[in-house]
Amino acid sequence: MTFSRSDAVGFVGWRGMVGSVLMKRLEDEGDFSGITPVFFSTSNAGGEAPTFAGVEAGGTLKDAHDLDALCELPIIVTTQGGDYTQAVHPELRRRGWDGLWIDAASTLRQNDDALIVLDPVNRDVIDRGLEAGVKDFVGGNCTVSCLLMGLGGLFRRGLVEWGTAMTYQAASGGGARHMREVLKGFRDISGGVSTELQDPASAILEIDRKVLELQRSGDLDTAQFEVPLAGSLIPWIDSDLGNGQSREEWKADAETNKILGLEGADRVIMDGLCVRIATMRSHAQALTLKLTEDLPVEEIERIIDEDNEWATVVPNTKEATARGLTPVASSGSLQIPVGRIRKLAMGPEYISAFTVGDQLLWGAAEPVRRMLKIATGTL
Ligand SMILES: NC(=O)C1=CN([C@@H]2O[C@H](COP(=O)(O)OP(=O)(O)OC[C@H]3O[C@@H](n4cnc5c(N)ncnc54)[C@H](OP(=O)(O)O)[C@@H]3O)[C@@H](O)[C@H]2O)C=CC1
Ligand SMILES: N[C@@H](CC(=O)OP(=O)(O)O)C(=O)O
Repeated sequence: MTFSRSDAVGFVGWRGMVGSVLMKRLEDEGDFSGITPVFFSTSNAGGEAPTFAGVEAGGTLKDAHDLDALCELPIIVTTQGGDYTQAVHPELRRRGWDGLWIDAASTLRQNDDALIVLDPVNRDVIDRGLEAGVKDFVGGNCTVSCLLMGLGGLFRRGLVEWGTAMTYQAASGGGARHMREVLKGFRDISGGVSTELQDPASAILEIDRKVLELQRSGDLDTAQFEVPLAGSLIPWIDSDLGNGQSREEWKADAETNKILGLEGADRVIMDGLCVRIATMRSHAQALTLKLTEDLPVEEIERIIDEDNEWATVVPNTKEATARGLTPVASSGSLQIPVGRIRKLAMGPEYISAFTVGDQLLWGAAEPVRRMLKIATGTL
């Protein structure tokens, strides 16, 4: 099956968080022009289809579980989530559907016949896959994709022997309701000490005691995160693999190597700890890398900066770091700042780095958007 710009493209999950960011990017880049979008819903089939700039689709939403309707499409783009992929994708393939499935969920990532897409880093792997008839293309884990967009130059040149990624992941990584819960938590906490806050002379330890009491009281809404995240953190993301590692931590090694197409002795060893923090958007990570060579810091910075148009080196100074290397600086931007690059005391091959990127853009929507363009021959 070959694909063209005029093909009908089914969109599932377009109103979710990743889906909304994807729709905005498609609008901003004029990507709706030339394709025929067909919008699906798991909750509102028959409802009015959305209108985006450049979309002429109109009509009504189709049922996202209607296999007959899905089978008619040459390309399906889904940002609906893993449960949906698990339920629908195998059924479509069982029916012999041989269209392109472009997905943001992790479900299919490690399948032998699926590729993880991050084209500024692995366009060669994607092109070879398309040529070989691969039909399932999946965006990578958000922290892994942001890491490789930032420091891909070092990895692609085989300069990394191993690395640890200690992450600081935003509430939005869990979805829209998680963001709301954190904001409500901050509101309730500050509301509980509003009188004391208005009085600059009030005792700070009394404020601290009251805040902690509320956080431990069970009165804060913790429906999404299970424990209060506002004013705290949770050093565990995704499921428990039973060996002390979280699934989010496992993805660092599994997905980095799959994206880069590294096997056997060529594999880079990656591990770390993944931590949820009470930021709204953008995932950050503190890295320790053991390089295969003792390279000058200036050379390391040059390799990172020149690898792609989005990786940007932030000078390792207090002021530049505080201004340019934060979730506040990176959110809403495709730029991936990389800073705190310096040699560590362990030896000349050991470096630190810190990177932060909008996980809804390069970590989710953007690789999927670009894969659609690659598939339709416009990138
Ligand atoms: N959030 C992130 O940072 C990242 C997410 N991903 C992956 O992307 C997939 C989708 O994640 P995400 O977008 O965060 O999920 P969301 O929960 O935001 O959206 C998923 C679906 O939930 C339904 N939904 C129910 N209530 C609402 C509501 N109030 N507003 C919007 N949608 C609602 C919608 O389906 P319907 O319209 O059919 O009812 C929507 O398509 C997941 O597989 C996730 O793992 C990957 C990388 C990063
Ligand atoms: N697990 C990420 C978001 C995500 O959806 O990742 P993945 O696509 O690998 O399941 C987070 O919570 O921040």
